[in-house]
Amino acid sequence: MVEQLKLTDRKIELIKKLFYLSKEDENNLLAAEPFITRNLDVIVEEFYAKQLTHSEVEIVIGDSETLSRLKNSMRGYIQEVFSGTYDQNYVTNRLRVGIVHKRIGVSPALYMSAVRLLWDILSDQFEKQYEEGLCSRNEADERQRSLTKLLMFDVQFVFETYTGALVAEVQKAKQELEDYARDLVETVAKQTKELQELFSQDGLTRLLNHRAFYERIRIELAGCARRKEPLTLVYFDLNDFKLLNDHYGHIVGDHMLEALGATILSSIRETDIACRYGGDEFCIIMPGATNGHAKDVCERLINGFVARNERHQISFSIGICQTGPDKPMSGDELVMAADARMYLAKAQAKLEPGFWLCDTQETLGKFGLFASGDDA
Ligand SMILES: Nc1nc2c(ncn2[C@@H]2O[C@H](COP(=O)(O)OP(=O)(O)OP(=O)(O)O)[C@@H](O)[C@H]2O)c(=O)[nH]1
Repeated sequence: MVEQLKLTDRKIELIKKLFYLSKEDENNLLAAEPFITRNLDVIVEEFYAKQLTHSEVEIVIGDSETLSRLKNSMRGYIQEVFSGTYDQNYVTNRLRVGIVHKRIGVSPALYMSAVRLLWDILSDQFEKQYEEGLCSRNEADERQRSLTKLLMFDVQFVFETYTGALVAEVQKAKQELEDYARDLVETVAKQTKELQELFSQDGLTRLLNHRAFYERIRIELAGCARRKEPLTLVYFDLNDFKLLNDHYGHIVGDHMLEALGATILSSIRETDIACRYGGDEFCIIMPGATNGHAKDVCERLINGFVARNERHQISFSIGICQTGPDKPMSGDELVMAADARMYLAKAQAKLEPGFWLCDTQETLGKFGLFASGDDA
């Protein structure tokens, strides 16, 4: 952070100007240096003896090891104050002090009280210099004024890094909060999507469930009406599925339904929507498709289904209904019409087992791959 705050010589000179810290001040402080250096230990001891009368300071300083480290730093600082050179190096050390104070938890009040105390002690030193005849009254006063400017100059650097460290902390916390909020939004969105899928999916076949079917058919009918396109609904029901369940058990029945779900998905286009309407009843919504397209899909579906289930010869009955701009129908009407045709096909399947289909023209057709045999 000190590196980030590093100031150019030009900037330092500008700040010196703000504090009226002139070459003359630098010389005034340098002139006091020999006397200050001679009394350095006394000054530092007096400073810490007074500082430690405050319990808050005692808490921050803590142990004797820290105290002796601080005394050393203070010696170094006082020597720098009377060095007469206040360049980049000097400024960098002040910036570092700001960071250390922030890190160890020295409040601005404690820091300022220490600066004030140091100013007091060093001012006394100028008095002593005068009393011992080492400088004139005017020189002692000048040194004090120069010291005031320099200490103010130092304080602003310390606070610069102190507040900089605070701002960095706030920014870090803000960033963490933003990251957390973003993660939370993503997690909620993901979980909401999963829940929606779960809510609209049939657990066994992973096709849309009955509830989602009605939502989708409404949307697709509206889309087709807007585009003036047909929409065809394929509705089918397994024939004598109960017999298969009773004969082979529900697990085999479940596998057959799962396999049928997979076969439907592999037989339709991406724009078609496959649903499990009920127990052994399924629907395919085919936006933009005609009766003829639907028959092609049914043929693919039957072929795929037979290939997968040759062992259990089971068939289904299909009803197809097409709607479109010239014959608009609601979702319910479409389902009822397709269902009615499916029943016509089923009635025929009872007479002659196999895959029967009844279409929009209400004509019956048989897909004669096999007739349901003894097995089912
Ligand atoms: N294994 C299994 N069977 C189911 C499931 N849902 C419904 N069924 C069964 O599907 C059968 C449907 O029976 P019915 O409505 O009489 O139909 P069907 O036996 O196919 O007779 P038809 O429709 O007249 O050809 C019942 O035995 C239900 O228990 C399921 O998730 N798994």
